Amino acid sequence: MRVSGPGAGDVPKALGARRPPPREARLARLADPTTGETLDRALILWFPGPNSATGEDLLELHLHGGRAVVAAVQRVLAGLPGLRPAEPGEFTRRAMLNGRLDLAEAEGLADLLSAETEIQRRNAIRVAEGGLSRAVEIWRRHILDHAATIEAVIDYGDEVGDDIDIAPLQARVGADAEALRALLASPPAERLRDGLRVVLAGPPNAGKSSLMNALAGREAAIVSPIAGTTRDRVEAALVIDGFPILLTDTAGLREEGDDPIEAIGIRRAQDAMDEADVVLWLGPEEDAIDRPGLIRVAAKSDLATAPDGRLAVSVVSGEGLGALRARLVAAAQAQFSGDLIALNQRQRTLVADAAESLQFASAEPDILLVAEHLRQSCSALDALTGRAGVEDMLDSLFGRFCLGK
Ligand SMILES: Nc1nc2c(c(=O)[nH]1)N(C=O)[C@@H](CNc1ccc(C(=O)N[C@@H](CCC(=O)O)C(=O)O)cc1)CN2
Ligand SMILES: Nc1nc2c(ncn2[C@@H]2O[C@H](COP(=O)(O)OP(=O)(O)OP(=O)(O)O)[C@@H](O)[C@H]2O)c(=O)[nH]1
Ligand SMILES: [Mg+2]
Repeated sequence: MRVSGPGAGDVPKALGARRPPPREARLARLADPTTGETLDRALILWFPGPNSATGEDLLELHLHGGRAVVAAVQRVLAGLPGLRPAEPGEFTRRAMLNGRLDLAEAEGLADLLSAETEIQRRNAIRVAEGGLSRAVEIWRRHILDHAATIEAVIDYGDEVGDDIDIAPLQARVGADAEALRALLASPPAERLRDGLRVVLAGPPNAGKSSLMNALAGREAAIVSPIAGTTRDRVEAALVIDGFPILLTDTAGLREEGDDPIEAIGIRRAQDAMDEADVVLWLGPEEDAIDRPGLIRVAAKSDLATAPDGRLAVSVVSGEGLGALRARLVAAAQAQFSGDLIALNQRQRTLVADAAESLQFASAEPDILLVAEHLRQSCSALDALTGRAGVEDMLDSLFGRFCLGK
């Protein structure tokens, strides 16, 4: 249990225990103040402010985790003047209000708390440690520089009553708009949970579901010699070499007959391909669509020799399965392991807004409007780190944290 705020230091005494020296764990008997009954033997930690996680006086009781133990201690604490249960995420919120971290870092922390994959964890800790905030701060400085130059031109222009050529400045602003957009090149943070989206596609009976099952290591999809066995999308999540991969098997593509359900399945297959990072194409060469991330697979290689340029795979002999896994890992690596920081939807929108305002500023003939666009660009970045205008999103962010965090 964590207690934060001015009353935190008095908590040990109320439980009949001594407050340990700062930042040193001590074992103590915790007693009910009214009955003297032992509630628990626990470790106590004391972090006097401002050098604590919240920036306030902070006390930790490391209890035995039983529900009744926690409830009993909580009951005693609730009876102390000035103490109340914390809201979800309140500790982090207070840390933010006390300037210990900014909004982007708090979002990183929220992501860290819910990280399920190695890729999510890596990105979240990077953001929580200020990786995104530092990048944003550099852009903010750039924009403020441009804005200062423009303001000077506006003032000076008034004095001399002349038009000053701002084209060189606008060229720099335009270049910055482009460069800022590069922040959006990374996959969205929401995508890090699913990992690489791999879709199996091709005509009926090509061996898609068999390959899906072989990669997933289980009978995820029905396999049969009847063409048109798979009619809907079937998903299987797997991890290869630490990379999360979401495999989607699809209905075989063929000229639509009169089966309306099959037609829906085929449309879903096409949607899945549109959203995919990698398409494993098991169809004929002439029908292969030209797109990035297409891997041409010659399935059932135990039955016929694979044509050149295709990855020969057989679920019967096992040929090519290792090579295919390696190709998928390489694709996942290319997508997720760079230095790029994955932004969440809120952050992406603000970066896009900031870049758009810069773009406007670079093309605007009216110098006063150039200054206004630069201001708007800057305030989009301020909203990203929580410098400005974010009250409304704090509740939703901290509501995602669990109690006591
Ligand atoms: N027991 C315990 N474990 C925990 C936390 C905690 O609050 N308590 N954390 C909670 O999220 C995380 C660690 N986060 C922390 C962040 C800052 C400080 C802190 O006291 N900072 C001081 C001193 C820094 C130092 O000694 O280097 C400071 O920044 O001034 C402590 C924990 C994960 N594990
Ligand atoms: N010999 C051999 N047979 C295979 C191989 N892969 C699949 N098959 C067989 O080919 C038939 C069709 O396999 P499926 O995996 O159901 O094919 P599909 O592409 O999912 O077919 P639809 O769902 O109808 O689109 C089944 O009888 C499989 O046993 C392979 O590598 N070697
Ligand atoms: Mg199938």
